[in-house]
Amino acid sequence: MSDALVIQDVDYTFPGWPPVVQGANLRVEAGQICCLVGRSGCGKTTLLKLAAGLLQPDRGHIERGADAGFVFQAPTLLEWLRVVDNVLLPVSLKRRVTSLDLQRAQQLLEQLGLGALAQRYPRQLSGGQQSRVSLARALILRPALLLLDEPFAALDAITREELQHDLHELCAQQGTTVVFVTHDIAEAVYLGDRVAVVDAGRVAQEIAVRLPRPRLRSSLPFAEACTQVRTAMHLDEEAPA
Ligand SMILES: Nc1ncnc2c1ncn2[C@@H]1O[C@H](COP(=O)(O)OP(=O)(O)OP(=O)(O)O)[C@@H](O)[C@H]1O
Repeated sequence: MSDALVIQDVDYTFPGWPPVVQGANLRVEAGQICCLVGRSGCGKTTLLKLAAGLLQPDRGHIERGADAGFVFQAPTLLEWLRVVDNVLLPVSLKRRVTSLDLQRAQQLLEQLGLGALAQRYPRQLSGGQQSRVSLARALILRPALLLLDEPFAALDAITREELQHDLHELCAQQGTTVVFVTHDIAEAVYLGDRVAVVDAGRVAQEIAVRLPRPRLRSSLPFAEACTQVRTAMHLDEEAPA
């Protein structure tokens, strides 16, 4: 398998501040889902921005294909565009929208359970529906690599689980490689082929999740995989006396 993303010996410092990313290494195979977990402030978002090319490393190098899609925590839809036109925005920024593009947008919306809402405006949608539109927009150009920064963090637990399922289905269908930043260990274990634990600006440990799909959150192997990640994050260690 070839790698869709390679981060090699990367350092990054925001000018005037202590280093944020130090000696980071990560390889993500094409078609795999890699989840980044770690304590608040450990550098997950900065690593994702480096992977996206939104920040340039001070040292080391990053390889990825030209076509990456992004989904950030807030859905960032344009209020004055209908749902379908929000989905088509990445296309219309590049070229004239064709009837094939329209068909594809409608198909993505249907796969995400929003087929009937294509003509609504973002303010007429729930938070979960807005997140789905945001996901459809990120996938409309069929990017080889999708980078997501806690895209479901603001959603209730049930909607979040539904979206995790939908994201996996869509990406598996298209063979999309995914890097997904989350605070939620169960989300990382549900989605990830691998979970990378980030600590002090580098990938401290990588855990392969070899559970069959669809994954059962209530199963013992699922709980064991979560425990493995918690242990790698040193979450269950006793506080010093
Ligand atoms: N623009 C900036 N200028 C200076 N320091 C920054 C800037 N952005 C982030 N940092 C610092 O870099 C460190 C890593 O931030 P980052 O957002 O990558 O962490 P994170 O792991 O994604 O955190 P969280 O889980 O809380 O979102 C933090 O200490 C943060 O204060």
